[in-house]
Amino acid sequence: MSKFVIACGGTGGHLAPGVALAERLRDRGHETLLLISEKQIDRQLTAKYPNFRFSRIPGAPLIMTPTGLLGFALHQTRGLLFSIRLVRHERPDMIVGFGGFTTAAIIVAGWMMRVPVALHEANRVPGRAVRALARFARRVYLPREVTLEEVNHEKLRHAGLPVRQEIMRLPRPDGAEHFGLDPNKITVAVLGGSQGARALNTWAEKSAPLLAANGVQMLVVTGPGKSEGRVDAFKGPNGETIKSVSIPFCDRMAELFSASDLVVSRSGAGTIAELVACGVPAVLVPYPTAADNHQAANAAEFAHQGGGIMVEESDIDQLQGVVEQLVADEERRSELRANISRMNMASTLDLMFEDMENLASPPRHDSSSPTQLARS
Ligand SMILES: CC(=O)N[C@H]1[C@@H](OP(=O)(O)OP(=O)(O)OC[C@H]2O[C@@H](n3ccc(=O)[nH]c3=O)[C@H](O)[C@@H]2O)O[C@H](CO)[C@@H](O)[C@@H]1O
Repeated sequence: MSKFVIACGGTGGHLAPGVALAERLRDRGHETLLLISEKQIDRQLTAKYPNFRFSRIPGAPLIMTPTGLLGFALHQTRGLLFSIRLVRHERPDMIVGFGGFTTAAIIVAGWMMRVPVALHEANRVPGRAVRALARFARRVYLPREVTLEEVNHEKLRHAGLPVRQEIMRLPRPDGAEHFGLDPNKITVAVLGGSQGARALNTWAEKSAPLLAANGVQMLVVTGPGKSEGRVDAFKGPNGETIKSVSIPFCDRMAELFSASDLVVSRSGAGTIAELVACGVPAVLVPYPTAADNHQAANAAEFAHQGGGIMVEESDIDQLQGVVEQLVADEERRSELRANISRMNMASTLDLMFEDMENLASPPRHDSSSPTQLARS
């Protein structure tokens, strides 16, 4: 058994794969400690996992203003002192970082104290944290076909993003009924990543009565603090009532994906991995100011593999037409689902877990083994 520290806080897109990794490592008999941030999203997402150990590491995102830089430097220094104490006390066999601002201090502390360190990047354009920290890592896991100048091929492995065990396709009625929706009606879910997306919320508000007129119901996750949650009722094509349900945060994502015929979403790597795990086609609207436009690269790859369609936020007036076409065309949605089923990266994940185990506790060679004898 090995002990892993997993740095994964700050956004749902970092935290969810951290929890997913902890689940797999626990099933393989290892111990884990997850480092998260003070942010509200971390509190909300971790509430479901009382059986894991979490610790809050000091840290703040990098903001390019004089006070932002000062705050970042102070928090990172506190984070480094915290991390050195933590490594001394916990004595982990390995540290894994998912990027973001909770990763830097613990990765540097691990490197200073000779603990093997690995980084995982989920986006098709690697983030600043992973690029800057790659030199300290023994291993860097990147998405398929993505490379980095800073990572030589010995360090590099390609791997998908681990998805939490609960994220799987459930019977459609279980999903729909959880949200008070009709399982027999076509359902479009709208997601803005872990923080919500105002542009998509505004679109959903305008779109709900129009889709209802086509017999389509909506489920909108607005993002923490962006709404109180409500249920609206609209008239369907035959005068029937069609609901639009909106909630600020969803802690039952498997139910949401299982209830949905189509998802309209930001293109965070976590959401895309979950769409693939549950086999749901999507129209992706990348967050236009994401670092190095990485959400556009994520969405373009998903669309290229045939899982759905990308619509730039600057073309949001075309979104209604794209969604209406897809909800009306079951054959097209079925093609997209078939393409998605070919995207599953589960096998690369098993290799990644094994690789991490070997890094944490390198296999000892029995000196009398045939391999050893052959070399001597
Ligand atoms: C604005 C920004 O830069 N966002 C980044 C952030 O994404 P962000 O945190 O927005 O989102 P992702 O789409 O990657 O993942 C969201 C995660 O939160 C969960 N969830 C979300 C909403 C909710 O109500 N309940 C819930 O549980 C989802 O199931 C998923 O596991 O990290 C991702 C992974 O590095 C990046 O690809 C994104 O570009």
